[in-house]
Amino acid sequence: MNARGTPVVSCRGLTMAYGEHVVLDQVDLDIPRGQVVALLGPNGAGKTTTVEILEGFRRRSGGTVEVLGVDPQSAPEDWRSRVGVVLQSWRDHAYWKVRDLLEVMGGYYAPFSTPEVPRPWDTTELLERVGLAEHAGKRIDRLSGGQRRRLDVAIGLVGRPELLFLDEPTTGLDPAGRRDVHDLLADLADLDTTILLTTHDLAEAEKVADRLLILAGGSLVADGSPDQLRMELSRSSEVRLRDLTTGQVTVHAEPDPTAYLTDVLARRPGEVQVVEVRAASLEDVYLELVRRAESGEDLGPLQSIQEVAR
Ligand SMILES: Nc1ncnc2c1ncn2[C@@H]1O[C@H](COP(=O)(O)OP(=O)(O)OP(=O)(O)O)[C@@H](O)[C@H]1O
Repeated sequence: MNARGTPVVSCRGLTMAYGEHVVLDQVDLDIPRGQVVALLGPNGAGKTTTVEILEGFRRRSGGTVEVLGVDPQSAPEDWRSRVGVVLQSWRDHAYWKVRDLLEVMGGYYAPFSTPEVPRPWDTTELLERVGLAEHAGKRIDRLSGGQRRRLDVAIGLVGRPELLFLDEPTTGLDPAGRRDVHDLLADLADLDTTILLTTHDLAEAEKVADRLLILAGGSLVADGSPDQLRMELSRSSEVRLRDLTTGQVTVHAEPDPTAYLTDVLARRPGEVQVVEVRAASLEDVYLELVRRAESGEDLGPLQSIQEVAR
């Protein structure tokens, strides 16, 4: 068992190359116990690769990795019982009933039960916990998208893992289903289970995670709470101006919007209208970081002036 304070995940110089293609380049990462971490990044950034290495499903090219104090590449069987993985929906089991599937899956964990961590989770209790008690007798193919995703999470939790990997938990769900899953993740906050989720959805990451990691160009280009990222990385405000002659709106990222507007309005009196001035959003920060990482630019503070015609 990991002592409190010891990282649940620890990577040093984690490197992964597929042939000549370096996907992860010397990544260092520590995740403490109990944290909910969202791993973000554009398509092909290496999120799945990272998670599969941590899960022990993929061999890395270099660096050291410890998950729950063990190298996942050579982890013993009982280590696997301490790690939960939520992949795609259990569509293959469409005709199974919810409770039956959880009981069968839970059975695999029984040999790894300890006095401190009784395994598996009692099915009735787990159904309550994930909000599926009313649907225990339903066939899986009769569940809504959100309920099905709740079941996926229940399957990931049935062995009472210390660390849970969640792969794109809300992909394909409608807004109600997404809210359902977000509520479930918030409800699980007191479990002391460390969660690493991958997502493409920044708003989702912001809502459910304590910490965001942005992977781009082989490196972690940002790491912090949503508020920290907004404050530390985005020292600029977004200024929208309309050209009164052409009607075109331009967007400018400005470290000092007051000075910028004073200057523009003095230089172009009566020619431009200020449409909006606002703090750059997390999405602006994310897009700018990814753009810079992918074009090999310096990843200093986001203070550059960017003009985007709209
Ligand atoms: N088995 C493999 N052999 C060769 N290249 C691979 C293999 N698996 C992944 N890649 C490549 O490694 C890069 C990272 O892929 P990965 O699936 O980890 O990215 P991702 O961030 O999860 O992407 P997405 O958001 O699209 O799911 C991609 O360029 C992908 O084509």
